[in-house]
Amino acid sequence: MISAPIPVTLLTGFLGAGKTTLLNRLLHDPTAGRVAVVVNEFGDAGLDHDLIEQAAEDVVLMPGGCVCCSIRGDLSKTLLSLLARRVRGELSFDRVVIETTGLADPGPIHHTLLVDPVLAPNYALDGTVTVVDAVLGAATLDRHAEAQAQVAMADRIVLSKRDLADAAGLAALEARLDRLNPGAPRIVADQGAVPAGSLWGLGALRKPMAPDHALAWLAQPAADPLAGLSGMTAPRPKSVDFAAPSHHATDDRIATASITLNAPIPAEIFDFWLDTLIALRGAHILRLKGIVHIEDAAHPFVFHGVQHIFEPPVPLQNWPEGDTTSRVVIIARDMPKSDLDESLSLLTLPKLPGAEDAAGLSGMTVHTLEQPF
Ligand SMILES: Nc1nc2c(ncn2[C@@H]2O[C@H](COP(=O)(O)OP(=O)(O)OP(=O)(O)O)[C@@H](O)[C@H]2O)c(=O)[nH]1
Repeated sequence: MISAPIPVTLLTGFLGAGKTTLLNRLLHDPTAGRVAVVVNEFGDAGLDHDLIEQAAEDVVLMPGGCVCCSIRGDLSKTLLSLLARRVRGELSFDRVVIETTGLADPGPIHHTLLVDPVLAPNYALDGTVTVVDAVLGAATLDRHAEAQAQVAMADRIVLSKRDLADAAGLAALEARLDRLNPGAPRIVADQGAVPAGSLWGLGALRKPMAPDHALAWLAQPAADPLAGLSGMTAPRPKSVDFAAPSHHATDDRIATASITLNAPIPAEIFDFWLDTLIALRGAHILRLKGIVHIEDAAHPFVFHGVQHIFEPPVPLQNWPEGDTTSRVVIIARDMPKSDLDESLSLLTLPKLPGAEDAAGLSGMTVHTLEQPF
């Protein structure tokens, strides 16, 4: 095992969105660090083969010292082999980008990185970057639920081909992206070129987070007019606030709901809510994230899940004194927003429901998850 886990970025986006164009730029960008890119096939990836050097059957070296590696067998084997070569000094790289094919669901990759006994201590998921075509993106979202899921799971959205888009179409697409994933910042890729550093350090959930980083990561849904103005530290007028993102286009299968609570949450209530949600609706959850104040805990925690897989909670040091506001966001597929709101309302319970209350909660008293708190 090596000292610091190697950050891993998942790069996703629909077929033809512009992933390879972005990768080619990254691999030739000296400010991007030494990147090992993992792709399904060199041929499919269409990476610029000028001047590349074949280092092994499944690995090529790019001019800046970057590594490009094609998946042979499953992804775990490829990542283990990269790690072994790095440890032996045969390859040198600072981070890994995994390009998923246009239709892939990033959930299983995330799961592999978190639970594999050798990979988990050596690699850490940095974030999911989703490339969206500024011209064809809306039509793709109309037709393909997978594209909606890719947007919903993104930590950062990269808009490609903006040079080809008209202003009205772009505005409509951006509004839709806001609805699908209110918290994900967007950047523009101009023929694959993005601002230096804009794709790295997106989650950084393995190390303690600074409060402003955590708040930016958990950006409030756009419908909250105070988002960004209050610094989110000012007391809120109500103790419970279902910040409701605007209505969804009827074709969207993704729903988002969030809640803001002023008072700390009892630990058993938080666990009950999470257990219940995962046990009953785990298959529908795409993203779950929040900053949570648990009763009697010294610090608030950031928690973060992709589908039913959770990162270990990260304590937030240096949190402003007296601010006990918790914020939780759920993004789900094929679940009405009303169900999400109902689930979140469990967080407002003062105590665990007894047998008589449980009937009204459709028997939601299952305990299947390892307790995060
Ligand atoms: N005009 C314009 N074209 C772009 C831009 N970015 C990418 N393209 C073009 O879009 C096409 C598809 O880009 P790729 O990078 O191959 O897309 P991809 O997502 O890797 O495609 P798949 O591997 O098939 O999923 C190519 O012809 C690119 O040159 C851009 O910012 N502007």
